[in-house]
Amino acid sequence: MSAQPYRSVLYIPGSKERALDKAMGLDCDAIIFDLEDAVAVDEKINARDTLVAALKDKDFGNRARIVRINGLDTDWGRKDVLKMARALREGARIDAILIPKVNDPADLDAVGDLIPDVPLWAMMETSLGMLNAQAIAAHPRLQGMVMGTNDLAKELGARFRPDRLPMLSGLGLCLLAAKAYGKIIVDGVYNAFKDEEGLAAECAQGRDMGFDGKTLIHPAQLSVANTAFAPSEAEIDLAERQIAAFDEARSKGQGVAVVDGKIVENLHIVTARQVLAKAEAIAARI
Ligand SMILES: CC(C)(COP(=O)(O)OP(=O)(O)OC[C@H]1O[C@@H](n2cnc3c(N)ncnc32)[C@H](O)[C@@H]1OP(=O)(O)O)[C@@H](O)C(=O)NCCC(=O)NCCSC(=O)C[C@H](O)C(=O)O
Ligand SMILES: [Mg+2]
Repeated sequence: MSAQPYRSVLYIPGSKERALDKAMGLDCDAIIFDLEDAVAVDEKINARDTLVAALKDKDFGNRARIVRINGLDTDWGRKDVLKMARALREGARIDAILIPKVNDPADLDAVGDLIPDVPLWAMMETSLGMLNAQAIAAHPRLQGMVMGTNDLAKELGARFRPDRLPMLSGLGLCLLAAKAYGKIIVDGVYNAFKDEEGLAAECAQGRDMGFDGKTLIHPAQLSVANTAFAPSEAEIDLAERQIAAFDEARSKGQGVAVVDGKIVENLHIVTARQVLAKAEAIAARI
């Protein structure tokens, strides 16, 4: 579990000056500055310049700054990476490069060779990527995974359902891989950005599954995700009581405590401490 919060990860088209301005005041944990699907073909080249100027000149505070490039198999991908590498050398802050449609670790190597040092994130959105999730998660440069549920649905020929049944095997494979290697993993977008109830249900499902947060496409979605992926007051209270009860049990030479009629063992204390660390990290962000 990452202590640094990634509850709300907002896509912003790199071409949209107004949205880039607006982002400076939005309550999101991370921003994906997009050069890929949110940018029209005839805006691709200008978007790079607009984005680099924004990354150099605008104050995005402590929000994580992730740049999604076009794939290296497109006309723009290689120049996107080289432009970001140059921006970094010139002092722009870029926290990670997000690579679309990662199929295997070689896709990470190809980008990593062009831009040293900066962490890489992978869009998990192809069936081959799902099948290679373990090898992708194990890559030493990989810091995080982002589910691309639109592309995955397209490739599977799946229908969008409220329970996301057609997605669950892919989501689960990536979750297992990310957790096995201690990487951040963020759920896919909810397209109906005016449907708060539907978004809340999908966030609750993602949180229950173990995702660190949700990718979002519109500012109206931020508060739902921030609430869903933060520890609730009840979870914080329970974590504090579990730690206190376990400490007391240990002082009496016992290895197990009981809180609210349920056993508390060392492994529950690990989770309790993670809950408190996340709550503290969120409080420190504000
Ligand atoms: C979906 C949108 C096109 C809607 O835009 P718009 O019609 O402008 O919405 P509003 O008028 O309601 O906007 C109100 C104000 O909020 C600003 N705004 C809107 N969206 C964003 C944003 N994402 N970040 C920052 N600010 C935003 C507007 O500028 C308005 O500001 P103001 O005028 O000052 O009041 C639009 O929301 C949008 O373009 N969203 C992003 C779409 C996107 O990024 N798509 C690609 C990512 S999804 C994906 O590819 C996932 C994955 O790959 C997969 O396969 O699943
Ligand atoms: Mg996609």
